[in-house]
Amino acid sequence: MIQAVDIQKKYEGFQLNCSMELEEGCITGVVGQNGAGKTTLFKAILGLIALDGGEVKVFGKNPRQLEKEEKECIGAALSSGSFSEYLTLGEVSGICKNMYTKFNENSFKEQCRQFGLPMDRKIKTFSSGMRAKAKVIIAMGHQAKLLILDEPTAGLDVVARDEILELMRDYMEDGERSILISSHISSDLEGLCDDIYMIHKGEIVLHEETDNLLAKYGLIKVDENQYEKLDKQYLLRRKKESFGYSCLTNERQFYLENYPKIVVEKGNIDEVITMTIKGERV
Ligand SMILES: Nc1ncnc2c1ncn2[C@@H]1O[C@H](COP(=O)(O)OP(=O)(O)OP(=O)(O)O)[C@@H](O)[C@H]1O
Repeated sequence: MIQAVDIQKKYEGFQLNCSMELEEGCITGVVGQNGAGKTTLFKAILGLIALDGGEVKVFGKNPRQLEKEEKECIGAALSSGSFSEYLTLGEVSGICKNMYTKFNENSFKEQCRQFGLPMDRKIKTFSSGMRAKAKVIIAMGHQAKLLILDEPTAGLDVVARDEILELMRDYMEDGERSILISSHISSDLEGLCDDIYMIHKGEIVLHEETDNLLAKYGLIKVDENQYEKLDKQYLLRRKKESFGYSCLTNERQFYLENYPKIVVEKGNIDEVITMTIKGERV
């Protein structure tokens, strides 16, 4: 559904330089710190910024050359720029009905009701949680095949985050839709995405299927002597610690079987991110 090959975008003090792919029926997550380049990547995919290099294809075409019907197959919610907050959801619904042939007014109203979003109050009077939910429901309203959501859970409490994640799972039920979602909260992505891209300073530093990440990655903790004797072929990063080294591996089982005396922990995504960003290559 999306192919981005060697795309480049330069701003003062920042350069995006990455490739990614999103397949039909999958939820793909992009995780990265503030300023890592998530929004720039999403804008590039949507054809909202001019690239300095590389190529993006959405549904096999340059996003800037998509026909109106093809554009209707995309639902997007970026961190900035949506409907005016001086509108009510009732008014937004009216606009969407005219804009999109597949906009389903009844299901939009029903979702707003379910999530306690009033149709007749200006969006600017909503709490940040209500606004975030409204943004996602609006993006989903025209039954798009491809949903692109930039940090939809940012700044929300655990309950509101969970509700939004549930909305996305429901959206995927027909099996033909795809979601590209970014977050800096890795646990949100861990429970939702089929695969995860980790972006750091504009570059993809890790891309892995989530199941693989959780099943095969691990953190090894060793003193200096143990480190010297360790087979390093499956070590991705190491970090100096007071006790010796922490090492990131993508073959946890290999070290569990061959080094029964060393500590091999099941790393979560946050630890994998920290090691990938802060650790040195082995
Ligand atoms: N229009 C622009 N002009 C100049 N610099 C920009 C522009 N847009 C983004 N940048 C810079 O590009 C870098 C990446 O920004 P981007 O918004 O893509 O990061 P992000 O990962 O989405 O961050 P956050 O999680 O904080 O939203 C930042 O250093 C930002 O200042």
